Amino acid sequence: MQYISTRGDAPELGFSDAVLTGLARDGGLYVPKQWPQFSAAEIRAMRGLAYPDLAIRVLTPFLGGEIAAPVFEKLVRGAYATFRHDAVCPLVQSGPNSFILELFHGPTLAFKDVAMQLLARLLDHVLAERGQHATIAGATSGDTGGAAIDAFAGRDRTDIFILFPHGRVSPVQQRQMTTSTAANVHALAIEGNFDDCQGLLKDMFNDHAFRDRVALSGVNSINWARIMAQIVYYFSSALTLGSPDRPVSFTVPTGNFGDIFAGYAAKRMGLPIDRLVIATNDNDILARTMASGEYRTTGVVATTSPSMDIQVSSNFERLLFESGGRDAATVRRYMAGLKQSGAFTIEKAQMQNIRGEFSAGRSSMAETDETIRSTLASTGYLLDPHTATAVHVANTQPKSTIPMIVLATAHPAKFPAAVEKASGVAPKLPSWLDGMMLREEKFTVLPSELKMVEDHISRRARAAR
Ligand SMILES: Cc1ncc(COP(=O)(O)O)c(C=O)c1O
Ligand SMILES: N[C@@H](CCOP(=O)(O)O)C(=O)O
Repeated sequence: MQYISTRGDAPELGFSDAVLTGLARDGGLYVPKQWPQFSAAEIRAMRGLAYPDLAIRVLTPFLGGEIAAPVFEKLVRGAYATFRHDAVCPLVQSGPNSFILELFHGPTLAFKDVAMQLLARLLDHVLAERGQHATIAGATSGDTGGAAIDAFAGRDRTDIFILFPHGRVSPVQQRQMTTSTAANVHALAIEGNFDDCQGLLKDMFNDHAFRDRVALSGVNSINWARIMAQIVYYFSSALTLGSPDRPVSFTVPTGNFGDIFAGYAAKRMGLPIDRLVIATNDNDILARTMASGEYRTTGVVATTSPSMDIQVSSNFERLLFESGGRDAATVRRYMAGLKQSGAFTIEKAQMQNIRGEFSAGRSSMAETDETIRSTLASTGYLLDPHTATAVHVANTQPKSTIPMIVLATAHPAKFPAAVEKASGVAPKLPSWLDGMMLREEKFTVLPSELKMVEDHISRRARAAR
């Protein structure tokens, strides 16, 4: 299995190099050269597998034989042993034909743990085999940072630098990033919003001298392994509901488009998925794009679902590549438009392809609050604000006999103030996180300036030459 860039101008890479590289050197994102295929019979044979066994079955074709089967098995089992639920990602029925896929039973209570726990082990393995060290950089609107720090803390082949928007993450999210005592962890509070952090990250990758000097690697969903690991729970939940003999639909709270792109990948691999519904908060660029065909950035507004406060949705590029017949020149044209004027218009036929698979909807903060309140009142289930945006959007989709699975991407206790305001109930952190809110914080505040951030990293990264 080889990996190619969405911009068509970077070397094709094998699995290990694609994982180490993160962003392609032409600024594009890596995707598999072909989508692995599972027949209906092969999918049927996956029924009843425990989550780690399913992960091994679904993910092995992506490795291209580069990681020996017993090694990969050990990495996968280690990753999912960190989860506090036997099913890893349990499916809960929430209505006659609706379900909630709980993705928050990992160490930091967010869906990011599902991929990050595996990615950290994969990177460690590849670096150890090569006798190399790497500098990991990541941008976060709140959850990726904590999950990455948990997964990489104390690993001696990597230093990790996480850029988060100063003052714009929840207090729990912030503590998950700033209270690590591991010497290889560096939390950087950037004076800006998430798009500024992600912009800095992409600029660091596009500064080839810096990138090579510090052996830069990325753990955001620009890294193919992040998307890859997330494909598994689309399979696990669909299998529980009778796949491949019954199609299912998914509604996904969306920001950077990584999670829902994993659903699209599952569909390309043969999983019968009917609709993939994009749920946005007030930062509704994707819902507007679906309606108008024009991708136009506006300012980011702060909401009660801060992890989705994103305007430049980086994995949308992967969908543009796929839905346009893998035409890298068109992707390059769109991305140039985005850089120059903050906007581009998607070709009509391509937009039709996208609308053939995806729907979209938006949930305002008031609608999200009301969904948290009414869901608690009617079912006793407490939603986090991100999941609530998706429940609201799922409820506004046309009625269908096809089961709808909503992805629950975070535990409500990560956002206690917003949840209490909406529902009157203050969710408690699980006992293993007791004390975190009282621990001393360690972070550095930096302006949103590339040179200052690069200098800061260069001085501290052990891989710097
Ligand atoms: C809790 C939560 N929900 C939803 C999202 C959006 O996911 P994605 O960026 O993969 O679209 C994020 C951040 O990524 C998140 O942290
Ligand atoms: N919502 C994310 C933003 C970064 O997304 P990623 O999936 O590309 O890492 C976050 O919580 O940080």
